Amino acid sequence: MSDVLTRLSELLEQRKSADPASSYVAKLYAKGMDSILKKVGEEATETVIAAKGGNKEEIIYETADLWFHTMIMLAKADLKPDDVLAELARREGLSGIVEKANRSK
Ligand SMILES: N=c1c2ncn([C@@H]3O[C@H](COP(=O)(O)OP(=O)(O)OP(=O)(O)O)[C@@H](O)[C@H]3O)c2ncn1[C@@H]1O[C@H](COP(=O)(O)O)[C@@H](O)[C@H]1O
Repeated sequence: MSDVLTRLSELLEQRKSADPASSYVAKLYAKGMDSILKKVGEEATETVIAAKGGNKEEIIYETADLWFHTMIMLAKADLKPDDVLAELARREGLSGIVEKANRSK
């Protein structure tokens, strides 16, 4: 995992005991999973709009917002980016077409 994801993941764990008055992440944790998921949905939509627009800077900015809020969702669910990376590693080399065909067997 990249250093920035590792550092951010560790910070998100620390924010679980932080004061919501001084931390955006702690404030979002305090609002609960539904509010976190609402942000993930909003940022996903903004990423789609940015990608449709084709401006590279906007796509990067909105994708960073989406990844950030998705990492808060994972932390709230007591999961880590490494858990997702392990799933991607498990899928490595397995064609999506083959995997889908195997589902119905
Ligand atoms: N990477 C981020 C990051 N990306 C986006 N954001 C915030 O996420 C929010 C995104 O919301 P929107 O763009 O929808 O703007 P908004 O309308 O103001 O948001 P809402 O009022 O709807 O929540 C903004 O407040 C951004 O500042 C982030 N806030 C924090 N981080 C990282 O998280 C760390 C901990 O942050 P705190 O917990 O606030 O100290 C920071 O040091 C950073 O490394």
